Amino acid sequence: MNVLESIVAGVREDLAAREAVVTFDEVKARAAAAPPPRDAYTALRGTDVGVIAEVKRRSPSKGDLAAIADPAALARDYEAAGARVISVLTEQRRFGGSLADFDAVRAAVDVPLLRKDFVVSPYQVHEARAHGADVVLLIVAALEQPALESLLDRVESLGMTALVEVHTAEEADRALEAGAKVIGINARDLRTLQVDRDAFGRLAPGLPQDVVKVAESGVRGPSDLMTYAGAGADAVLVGEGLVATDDPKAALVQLVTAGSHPACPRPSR
Ligand SMILES: O=C(O)c1ccccc1NCC(=O)[C@H](O)[C@H](O)COP(=O)(O)O
Repeated sequence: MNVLESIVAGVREDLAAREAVVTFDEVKARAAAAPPPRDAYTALRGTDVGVIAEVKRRSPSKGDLAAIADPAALARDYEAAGARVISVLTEQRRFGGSLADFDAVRAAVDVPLLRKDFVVSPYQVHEARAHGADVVLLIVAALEQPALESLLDRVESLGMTALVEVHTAEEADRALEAGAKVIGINARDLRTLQVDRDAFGRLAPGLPQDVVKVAESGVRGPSDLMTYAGAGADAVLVGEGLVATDDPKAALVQLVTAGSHPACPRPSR
């Protein structure tokens, strides 16, 4: 079993436990009663390069990253520093995240929120909406094509945005085939955990202009953002490069400033 398969196996077990407590019908009713989602597509498709700032406690590749005592306070700092979207990891076993973290962040900020998890079931999509998510991550490598397509339809039918994550050209083709409007190219291969920052530059030019392109993983400072911008990124998604610093807010201000600097290449439309 590779890393991704082992994470997904744990996610499925945890999901079965939640489904035994809150039925699918109940979670759908809660999603229907939630305030409407925010428009993350427009938020990400700015005239400069935006930042998705991640609340990330731990990771399979690095272990403990940060003791985040107050995720709401971190999210408020991210919002004040100019995050376009905030990503909250909700996977518990390998990332130390939770829906409680998500709720705390949702109550603290107004920017669109990404539920960052390993979504394999419609239940998780409605659950995300019920907790106020605006964006849901769909990882192509974790999903067969029919499941990817039906989950993407479900995310959009609830008015949310799907961030469809790829790492290879074949996965990018599958994302486009499914109708993805926002594609994240992850530098990290989730099967091996190897980080290849050149993946974005290889795959992004093959994506249509109207697809929002997000460069995920491996951003450690403004020069990485500028490199991704030069390769056509609309936005970068950053976890470790914020949470593992002494001052995540200051680190994010530096990235946001770089993304709007006149010397930073602009997304081409
Ligand atoms: O971060 C990991 O080690 C990881 C391992 C297996 C599956 C997913 C993983 N990370 C999820 C992400 O995509 C990152 O949290 C996100 O892109 C931010 O990456 P970084 O800025 O390098 O922390």
